[in-house]
Amino acid sequence: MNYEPSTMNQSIPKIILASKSPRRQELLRLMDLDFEVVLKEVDESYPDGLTPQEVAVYIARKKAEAFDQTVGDEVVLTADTIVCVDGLILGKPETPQHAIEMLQILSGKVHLVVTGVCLLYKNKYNSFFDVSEVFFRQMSLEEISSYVEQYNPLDKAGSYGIQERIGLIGIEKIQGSYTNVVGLPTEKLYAQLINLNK
Ligand SMILES: Cc1cn([C@H]2C[C@H](O)[C@@H](COP(=O)(O)OP(=O)(O)OP(=O)(O)O)O2)c(=O)[nH]c1=O
Repeated sequence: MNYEPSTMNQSIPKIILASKSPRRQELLRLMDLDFEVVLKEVDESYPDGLTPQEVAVYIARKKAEAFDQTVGDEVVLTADTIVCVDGLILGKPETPQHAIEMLQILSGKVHLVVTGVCLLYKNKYNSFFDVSEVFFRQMSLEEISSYVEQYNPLDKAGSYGIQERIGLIGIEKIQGSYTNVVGLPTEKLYAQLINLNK
């Protein structure tokens, strides 16, 4: 897949997006960036004792390290999104039942969504992250289970998509970047991309 860049983004190198997430692909498209998707298999485990921010950055960097080196003037972009509530890190649920349990934990609480990003450019790694706070109202078991049944959110950290029904009906407010919750902090990313050659 190849997308044409807008003239405004001409100083930004072509991006190799190493992510199967359709949301990340869509966000780059909406930013009018020139990118291509290249996927690599990566083990997403991480050592104990890291903070949520460190976990997201650690996994994003691991995803970038799957590329031994960059090609020419291209920049490899990887990311990892995790949800953290009451000191507990939630990744993707393993089963629909697990998804229901995660959403019950998030119901009526504030949680953090952390996205770690890694850019590999000219054989140098540049990592950063963003944190958003998401406020869920108390949701009924029926609201949660019908969402899980209909949307099967097994590909989403914390078992929900802010862009899907549960986000639209359950989230009172967020503090911080919306796109960070979807999977890529676009404003911070743009600031890094325009500075790559400086
Ligand atoms: C919290 C939240 C997460 N998500 C998504 C973003 C990520 O795609 C996913 C978290 O899993 P990630 O491991 O960050 O990403 P991924 O497995 O989808 O893609 P890849 O590893 O190839 O880059 O959850 C939403 O779409 N909406 C949300 O509200």
